[in-house]
Amino acid sequence: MKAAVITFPGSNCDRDLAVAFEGVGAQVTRVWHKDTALPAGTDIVGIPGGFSFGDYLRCGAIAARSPIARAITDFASGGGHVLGICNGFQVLVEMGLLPGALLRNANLKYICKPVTLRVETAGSGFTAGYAPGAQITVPIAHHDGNYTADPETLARLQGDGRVAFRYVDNPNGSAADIAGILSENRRVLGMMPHPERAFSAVHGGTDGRAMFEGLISAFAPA
Ligand SMILES: NC(=O)CC[C@H](N)C(=O)O
Repeated sequence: MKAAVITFPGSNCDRDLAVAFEGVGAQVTRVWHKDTALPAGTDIVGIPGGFSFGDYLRCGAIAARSPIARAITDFASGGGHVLGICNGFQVLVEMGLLPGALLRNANLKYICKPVTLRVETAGSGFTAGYAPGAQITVPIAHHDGNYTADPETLARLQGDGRVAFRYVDNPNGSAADIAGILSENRRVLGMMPHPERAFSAVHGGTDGRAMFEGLISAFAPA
């Protein structure tokens, strides 16, 4: 599996994401936001967490208009896999690759702690490594993680099984306890929690690792 990990000014989880991909055997290329093309043969694009462009004007809004964004949109339109974590989820929403918006946390505070998630579907490359219904512990670290969408969109996401993860104890006010959602073709995932920060025992937990292992299996030659 060839992964391209994007870096914006203010990204701070790009290295962690690259290390997680490499930890399951992926070949990783780091891509700067001013690049206009993805490396040839890219299987998956990783958009990392952080504070791209200082979170001005809205989290992810400026990154979504950076030169690499068009290449990522084309890649996704062609059926490519894209994983957006935390600020990466915010970027994907701002790019229009996922529906809805991420508002300020309901308590208006930055929240940084491990949370329990329920895996809502195993029906994607990202979640194939989990049993549906499994509860996993993954850290969150955000001030704008309060997912919202209009009622029709929420109904569609839930009806089509596109909610990938839900919070067991909703920390931020997200509609329907949503922690992560899939695109219609299930190849774009945005999630606020950080699976790359629950990858090895030194992180205090390894529940995020199955996401990267599931992806590797999805790209394994049949
Ligand atoms: N860890 C992150 O990616 C932070 C995301 C975003 N800047 C927020 O605080 O909401």
